[in-house]
Amino acid sequence: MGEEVGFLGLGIMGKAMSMNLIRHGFKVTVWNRTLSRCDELVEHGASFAETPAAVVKKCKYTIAMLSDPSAALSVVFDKDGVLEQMCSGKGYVDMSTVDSDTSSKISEAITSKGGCFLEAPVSGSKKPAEDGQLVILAAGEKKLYEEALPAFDVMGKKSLFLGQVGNGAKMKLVVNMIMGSMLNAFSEGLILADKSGLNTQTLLDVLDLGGIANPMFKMKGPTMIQKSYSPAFPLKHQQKDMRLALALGDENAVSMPVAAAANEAFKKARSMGLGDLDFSAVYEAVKFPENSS
Ligand SMILES: NC(=O)C1=CN([C@@H]2O[C@H](COP(=O)(O)OP(=O)(O)OC[C@H]3O[C@@H](n4cnc5c(N)ncnc54)[C@H](OP(=O)(O)O)[C@@H]3O)[C@@H](O)[C@H]2O)C=CC1
Ligand SMILES: O=CCCC(=O)O
Repeated sequence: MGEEVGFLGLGIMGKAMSMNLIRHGFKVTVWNRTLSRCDELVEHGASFAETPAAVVKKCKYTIAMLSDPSAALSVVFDKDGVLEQMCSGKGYVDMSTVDSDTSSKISEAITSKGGCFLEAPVSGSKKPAEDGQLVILAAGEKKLYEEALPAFDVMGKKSLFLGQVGNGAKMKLVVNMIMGSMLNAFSEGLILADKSGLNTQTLLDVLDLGGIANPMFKMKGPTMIQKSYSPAFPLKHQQKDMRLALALGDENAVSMPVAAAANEAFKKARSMGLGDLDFSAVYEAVKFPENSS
């Protein structure tokens, strides 16, 4: 635990994950595009660096948790980016949810400089990130996986090593494709119950007693009924994941009409200005589809 760990990206997830590392005694150096977001972490004991390159220079390995493929690429390839200081003996662990092509591009660039690369997207949202209860879907350099395991053990309840680069990204997209489709079916069910004169809270109780009970319905149901969408998982990111999962379906000639319909609802929600709210706000797009532009 003596080595310095770098952390790039202090959004909803990155902040909670890096805070956990600090709490468990890791020495952490942070960077975020909007630099002021580093302040709270520094107050809790993190060091601060001005650029991704400066973080990598200081740290044995650096973790990133960024919004999407373009952010993940920019932090690595742009001026003052990760690549400028990557060299033999250093590692880069990208925990962002991206597609396997993006991950492979980053992997090739890191390894061409002599560094080690691991993708490690996560299942679990804001609360599991705060509680160190994420599920980590790692793939890439096994040696770096083993080196990062003490950090994964702090951030997550379970880490899986899935083999070659791309497998973690694909697994994450399949999981989120299923989750997005489920949330749409759940939204339709809530609306159908309400419009047909049933009590929606009673529907939640019935669902929770049966074979399709799950933590997502249990957690999101009550807040959806209250139209409360404080973001744990921003809707724009869920739509990004549906889009990337559908592209994976295209590549593999897998027909996914349910996921495609769910993606349309998330797109509609974005066009209604709901992208920064929690992904459960898709309920509003399912309820009022005519409100889209
Ligand atoms: N929230 C969740 O429940 C979960 C999210 N994920 C995935 O984790 C990743 C992060 O999610 P989350 O923390 O919720 O997202 P947020 O939107 O809260 O944070 C996004 C982070 O990416 C940074 N960023 C965005 N664009 C750029 C850019 N061009 N260059 C540099 N930095 C950039 C932001 O910096 P800035 O502060 O400057 O905007 C911020 O640090 C996403 O890939 C998401 O899909 C995975 C599991 C759960
Ligand atoms: O990518 C976000 C996943 C959210 C969750 O697993 O609850």
